[in-house]
Amino acid sequence: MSVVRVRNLERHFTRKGVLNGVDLDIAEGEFVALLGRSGSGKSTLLRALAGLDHEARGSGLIEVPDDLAVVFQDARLLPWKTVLDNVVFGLDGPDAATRARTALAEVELNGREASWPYELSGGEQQRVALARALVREPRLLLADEPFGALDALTKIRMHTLLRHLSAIHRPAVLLVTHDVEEAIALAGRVIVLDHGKVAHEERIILPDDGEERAVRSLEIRKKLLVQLGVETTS
Ligand SMILES: Nc1ncnc2c1ncn2[C@@H]1O[C@H](COP(=O)(O)OP(=O)(O)OP(=O)(O)O)[C@@H](O)[C@H]1O
Repeated sequence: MSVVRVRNLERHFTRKGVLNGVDLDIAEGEFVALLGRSGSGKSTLLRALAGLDHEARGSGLIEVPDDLAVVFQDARLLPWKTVLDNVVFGLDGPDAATRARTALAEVELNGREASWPYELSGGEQQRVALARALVREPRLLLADEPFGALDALTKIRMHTLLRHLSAIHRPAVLLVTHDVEEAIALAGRVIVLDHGKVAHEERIILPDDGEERAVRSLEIRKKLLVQLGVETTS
C-alpha cells in the first residue's frame, strides 16, 4: 500500500518551472533516497510533501499521511528547552516523558536528557531531532540532507543509527541527499530528479557477501553518477 502518492505535481516560482510533473509512490515502510543536481527541485518536492509550501497544493495530486515527521540539515531544536523537553514537546499522554526517554536512549543520548541544545555537538543535536521525529511513530519521515553538515565519521555513525531506527520503527522514508554513497547505503530505492522530473529510478539490492556487496555498490554508484551527469573513470 502506498503511503505517498504524488501525481503530476508542478511548482513554478515566478516564470520558472521547478517541479514539472512529478509522479512518485512510496510504499509502507519503504526507504527512498532522492538524488539530483543542485537546483533540480529536491527540497521543493520535500517541502510540498511536508505541507510547508501551501502554493504547491492544488497542482497535481499529493497524498501523504497526517502523521508525518520532518528533519532538516540543522536540528532546529528549541534552545530554551532541555533535550528531554525538546522531545516531549507536543507529545500527548501520561507516558510522554517515558516515551521521550526511550527515544533518546534509542539514539544513544541517555544521560543527556537535562542538557541544553547548545551543550551538544552537531551530531548529537541531529540525534535529538531524530528522536523527536520518531517518538511520534510517524508513518512517513521526510529528511532533507539531515547529515549534510556532519563530518564523515559522524555521518557513518548516523547511517548505522538511522538504518537501525528505521528497522525498528518502519516509517516510510524520503531522504533528500547529495551523497550517492549515503543513498546506496540507506535506501531500498533511489530516485534521481532532473529539472523537476523523475529521470531515473534504481532499486538497491545488495548481496550479503562483503566483496560482492562492494562490487555491486560500485556498479550502482557509477550508474547513478552517470544519471547525475558526473563523468566517472572509476
Ligand atoms: N521560494 C522560492 N522562490 C523562488 N525560487 C525558488 C524558491 N524555492 C526554490 N526556488 C528555486 O527552485 C529551484 C530548485 O530549488 P530546490 O531547493 O528545490 O533545489 P534542490 O534540488 O533541493 O537544490 P540543492 O541540492 O542545491 O539544495 C532553484 O533554482 C531555486 O532557486
